[in-house]
Amino acid sequence: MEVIYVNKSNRHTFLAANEPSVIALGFFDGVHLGHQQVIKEAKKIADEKQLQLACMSFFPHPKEVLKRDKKKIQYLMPMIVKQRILKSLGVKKFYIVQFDQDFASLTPEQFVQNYLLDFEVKYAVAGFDFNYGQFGKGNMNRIKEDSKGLIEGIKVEKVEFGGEKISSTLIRKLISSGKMDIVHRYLGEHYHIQGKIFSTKNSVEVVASPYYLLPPPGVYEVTVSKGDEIDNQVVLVTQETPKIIFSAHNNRLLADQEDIHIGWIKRLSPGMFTILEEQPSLSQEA
Ligand SMILES: Cc1cc2nc3c(=O)[nH]c(=O)nc-3n(C[C@H](O)[C@H](O)[C@H](O)COP(=O)(O)O)c2cc1C
Ligand SMILES: Nc1ncnc2c1ncn2[C@@H]1O[C@H](COP(=O)(O)OP(=O)(O)OP(=O)(O)O)[C@@H](O)[C@H]1O
Repeated sequence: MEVIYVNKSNRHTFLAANEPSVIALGFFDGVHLGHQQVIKEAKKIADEKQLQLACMSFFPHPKEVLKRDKKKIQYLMPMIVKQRILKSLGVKKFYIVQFDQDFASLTPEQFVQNYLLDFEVKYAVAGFDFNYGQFGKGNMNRIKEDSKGLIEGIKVEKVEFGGEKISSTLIRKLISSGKMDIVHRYLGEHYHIQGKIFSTKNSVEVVASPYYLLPPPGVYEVTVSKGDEIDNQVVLVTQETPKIIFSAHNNRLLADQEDIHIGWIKRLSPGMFTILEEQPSLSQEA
């Protein structure tokens, strides 16, 4: 998969290399089940029409640029992980467009001309609530008109769970309140983060890669994995930093400086030590 960072100054340099494509549009933080439906639909059309499958996302998140309070979004994953997942879903070209005030001020017609038609897009696929152009005025019902009939817009219906729209915002809220045991119903799998192990004689800690939202302090059941190796563990997330501390030290997956994945299964306790003290592995260490 080719990854292309686009902004208003370099936009023209990519135009000659573009080929007719089907494009999936949106931010796609977490690539949850709603997002996967959008990409699947785009892939189906790309396969049928024998066109390239592309995806266009934006950075930073439009809400970080447009919201008056400019609150930082706590992302569910770094861009590099999003790229890996999109590639696994069959995306061949991934455009990441710089989202700034100038870009946000493009009219819907300008966005469609400069970023879709000029990029040889033939079919645009997005969810029922995707908006584009100044004030978010453009939507999937008018993309054909905005492209003078040259782009077919495909609107994906709402993917829900329990009567609620699956969204990155909802998943962030679930993680922030420690509801790790239900996140997979929205995400399609348990929430995962990547990090590096820092191991000393007395403690094993993980420092998460930047751009991951971490669950709140408490004790959690997790999986730890590296390549095909996977193990169940109990960790403590502390308030400060926040740090992730393992209860078991004697595991080869937890060797110093190893890069590992943590899958968050369930919060066992919001308290700090109540459950950890009952873990045999920890009492042996003590
Ligand atoms: C060219 C362009 C301009 C936009 N301008 C605005 C805007 O002025 N106001 C707004 O609320 N959203 C604007 N949006 C953001 C969209 O509402 C939406 O948040 C964004 O495209 C990400 O879509 P998603 O959250 O559905 O993935 C704009 C989007 C695009 C592509
Ligand atoms: N539940 C859903 N059902 C169908 N389409 C969806 C769903 N969630 C998102 N989409 C579509 O996926 C693309 C990416 O969406 P976006 O990144 O805005 O997701 P989101 O989960 O709504 O994000 P946020 O909660 O941060 O606003 C857009 O085209 C959007 O319309």
